[in-house]
Amino acid sequence: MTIVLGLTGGIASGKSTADSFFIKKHIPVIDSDLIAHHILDIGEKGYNLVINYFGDQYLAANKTIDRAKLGKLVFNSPKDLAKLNEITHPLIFQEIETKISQHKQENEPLIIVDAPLLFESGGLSYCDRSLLIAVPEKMQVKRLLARNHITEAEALKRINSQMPLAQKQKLADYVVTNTGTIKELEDKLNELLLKLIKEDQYGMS
Ligand SMILES: CC(C)(COP(=O)(O)OP(=O)(O)OC[C@H]1O[C@@H](n2cnc3c(N)ncnc32)[C@H](O)[C@@H]1O)[C@@H](O)C(=O)NCCC(=O)NCCS
Ligand SMILES: Nc1ncnc2c1ncn2[C@@H]1O[C@H](COP(=O)(O)OP(=O)(O)OP(=O)(O)O)[C@@H](O)[C@H]1O
Repeated sequence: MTIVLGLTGGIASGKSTADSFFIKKHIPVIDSDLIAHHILDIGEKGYNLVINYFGDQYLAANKTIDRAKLGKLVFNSPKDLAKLNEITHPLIFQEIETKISQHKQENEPLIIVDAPLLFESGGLSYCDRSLLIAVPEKMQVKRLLARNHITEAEALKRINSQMPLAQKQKLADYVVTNTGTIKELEDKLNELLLKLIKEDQYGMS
């Protein structure tokens, strides 16, 4: 049996850091952000749909979609964000489901699907369980500002475009807080793996 574990959390909560831990354990990780980027590449399904709707001004000089510029628009305009979601989410979903099927065929006991909008966009339909990486908003802003070249106001707009943490905590099967060191996060994820093994007599090397 394969367990599909949806991994979610607000922007800059530590999902990619958790992904790295699972990859080190040889557990396959499906990264929705990477898929979201791929479907907007030149020649891919989302490319024309996005440019036809948002316009050529969102193309960089090399004709790729300027995601930073598009991000500035959509995180300031709920209507445009809803439109971008309407265009991209069905394509992202399709790709996630294809990758899950491939891993299931390979009899992988556990698959991680890193999906920032797992709860917001109906991702629970393809997951057996969900794991939330939780950090308080202040820490989220601090880590986001240290990583991205955006202002605090922009960081808050991005955070506020997502489901509030309290609501996510109610929906998640497992919650891991990421307020300590990366090593502490990894220890907690290791404990969770042991719990999954116990619950499902799930065998991993
Ligand atoms: C808005 C876009 C162009 C910005 O691209 P950019 O490379 O600057 O950011 P990136 O894709 O790496 O996203 C960074 C983080 O922003 C947050 N985020 C991205 N899209 C959304 C969204 N539609 N709603 C809320 N938060 C979002 C997530 O926490 C994500 O991890 C891009 O994120 C996008 O195409 N979003 C729509 C598709 C989507 O929903 N992706 C999220 C994962 S399925
Ligand atoms: N426990 C930690 N201590 C210190 N820094 C951390 C910790 N966990 C994550 N970070 C840092 O915080 C930033 C955000 O982490 P990460 O990229 O893993 O988040 P994310 O949830 O994947 O973000 P996004 O939603 O944008 O994809 C990164 O720069 C990362 O190195």
